Amino acid sequence: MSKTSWSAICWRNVSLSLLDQRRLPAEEVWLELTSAQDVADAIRDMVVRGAPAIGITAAYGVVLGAINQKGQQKWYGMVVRDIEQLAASRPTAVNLFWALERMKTVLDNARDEASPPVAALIEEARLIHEEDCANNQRMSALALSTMQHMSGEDPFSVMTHCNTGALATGGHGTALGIIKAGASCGMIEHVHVNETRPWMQGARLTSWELSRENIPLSLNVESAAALIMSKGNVKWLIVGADRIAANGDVANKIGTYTLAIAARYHGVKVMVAAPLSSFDLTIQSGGDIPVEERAGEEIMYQGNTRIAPENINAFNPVFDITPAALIDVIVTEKGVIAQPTQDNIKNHVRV
Ligand SMILES: CSC[C@H]1O[C@H](OP(=O)(O)O)[C@H](O)[C@@H]1O
Repeated sequence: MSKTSWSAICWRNVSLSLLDQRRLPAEEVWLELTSAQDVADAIRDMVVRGAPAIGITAAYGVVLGAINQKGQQKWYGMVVRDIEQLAASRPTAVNLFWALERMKTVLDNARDEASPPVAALIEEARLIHEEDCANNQRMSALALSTMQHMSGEDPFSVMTHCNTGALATGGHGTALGIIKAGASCGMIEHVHVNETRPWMQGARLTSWELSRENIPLSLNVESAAALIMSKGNVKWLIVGADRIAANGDVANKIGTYTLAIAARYHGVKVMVAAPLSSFDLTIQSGGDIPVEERAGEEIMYQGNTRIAPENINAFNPVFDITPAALIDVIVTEKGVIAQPTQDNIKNHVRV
């Protein structure tokens, strides 16, 4: 894979290949998937993760479902069931449902045909993938001009959480795409990478993406984040989003809320980078966003080593909600929302 523009999602004629993100950074292993069920399992098991990447992958999952129904009389009902299985794979990232809705529209337009519209579905999935890459590039340009305006000419450090790079999107990245762009133009001189327990997206994935591009970074446990911010050279906390409510509240990786509180206390500005497909205006505020809880075992092991006693309870929410009041800017492919509110969100998102 080239170091700057690449994707962990590859459509190969009639099958889908995914870079298994559970094996990174130690191994680069590609899995080949040939059914919608394979794709639903891969999303649930976090072979692929990251809000936009989940949506793009699910779109290709619908294509696989249609291919497997070629020549079947009841193809429509079977592919609709595939869509339902894909939708049930993870609950928080609204990009998943947004992408599936686009694929369902293509399916419905051919509902009375003798066979599924495979070519049209491939075209729509590729469009979703390519649009995401283009959106990321536009987001980076808008974010850099915003940071230059708000933080001046001197190079500065930033902090990021989880992974929002090429691995989490169709390529380049949202928040990490901005950071890569900022580093390449000399605006950003150092990146503080939160390890992001329990799945370690920061330690395993963001560090891997940044080090491949020789971008200066230091890895830290989240517990050190406020101390780092207190030193004064971090100007921005730049993170992604899995779902943004109508009032600007943001669902993102667990720990984002804590970081935003520390950032506000230490005068660090908070930037959320997300495509328009991450907004969900049907949800009024963050409290109504479904927050995924995963198995307690995920926090009781480090690798294969158990780090907690048997037979204890665990609480493992993998997202939290950052109130709009703690967010300085939201950057999308369309522009920048300063001090997000119900009104400026509505004006920004409307077609
Ligand atoms: C570019 S959005 C990435 C978004 O997804 C991550 O969650 P997960 O790794 O569990 O899919 C995290 O919330 C990131 O901000």
